[in-house]
Amino acid sequence: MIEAAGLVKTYGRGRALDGLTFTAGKGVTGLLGPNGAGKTTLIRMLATVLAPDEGELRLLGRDPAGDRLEIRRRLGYLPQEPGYQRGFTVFEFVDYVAILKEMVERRARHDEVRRVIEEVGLTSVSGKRIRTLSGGMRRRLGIAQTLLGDPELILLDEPTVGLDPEQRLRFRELISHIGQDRAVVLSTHQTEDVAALCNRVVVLKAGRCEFEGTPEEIRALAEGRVWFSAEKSGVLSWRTGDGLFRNIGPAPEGARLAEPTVEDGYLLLLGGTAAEAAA
Ligand SMILES: Nc1ncnc2c1ncn2[C@@H]1O[C@H](COP(=O)(O)OP(=O)(O)OP(=O)(O)O)[C@@H](O)[C@H]1O
Repeated sequence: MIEAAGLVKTYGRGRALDGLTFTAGKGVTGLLGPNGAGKTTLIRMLATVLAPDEGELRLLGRDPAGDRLEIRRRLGYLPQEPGYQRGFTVFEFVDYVAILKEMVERRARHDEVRRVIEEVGLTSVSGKRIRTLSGGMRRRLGIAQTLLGDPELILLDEPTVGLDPEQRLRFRELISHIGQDRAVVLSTHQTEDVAALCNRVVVLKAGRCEFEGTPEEIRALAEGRVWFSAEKSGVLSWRTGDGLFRNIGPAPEGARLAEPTVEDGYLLLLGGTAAEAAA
């Protein structure tokens, strides 16, 4: 569904994307990376909002330079700042997006609007104004509009920011459901979301692909490299609630091996070399 090779995007003197190569297919692909790594730039490029300065990009088997409209018809996009019209009701907002998506026939459009509202579980608040919704409901509304027209590719830019644990759980259910027969790409800072949801993960660092694989593969990078000890060791180390230090890197004296997480593997990828050198 997505084939990217050597993507470059330059803003002024800085390179937001610096030769990024990766692929993504059906299922849920998580884009992880520190602030400024290029996640939003990449998602906007996949949404055909931005064009690459260099590199090859194919979306849904097509070239976005020539087939932008056709690709747009087949994708759903939730930007980082969706810019809701807060005075609109849930129905009005989704209907408005449906009109922008060229759904001209009113009755069929309204059926489709009701369908996507139902799919994200917002039917009971369909007539409520957006300003009265909780943050979690607003996120689901954001997802609803991406589902209009049953697209094959769905792009979500940091969809889980600011959700409480219960909302996050419901959100995971929803995204894993919509990822069953489509390609979903979501950017996030939450390694727990990646571990719980994604069948693939792409780690961006300074505009390049640092890692591409499964969450299990990223977790396995930290196998045998996470330790509990009485003393702090290295940079990737913190004191846990029970007073022991949890260290990522080489074993400190008298240390006990700990079970690694996706986050440990991710931290090693991003800062492991520097941390180990300092340890
Ligand atoms: N419109 C712009 N003009 C100038 N620089 C930009 C623009 N958009 C992004 N950048 C720069 O490009 C780099 C990548 O930004 P981008 O927003 O893609 O990163 P990100 O991984 O999404 O970050 P975050 O996690 O903070 O959202 C950053 O250095 C950013 O400052």
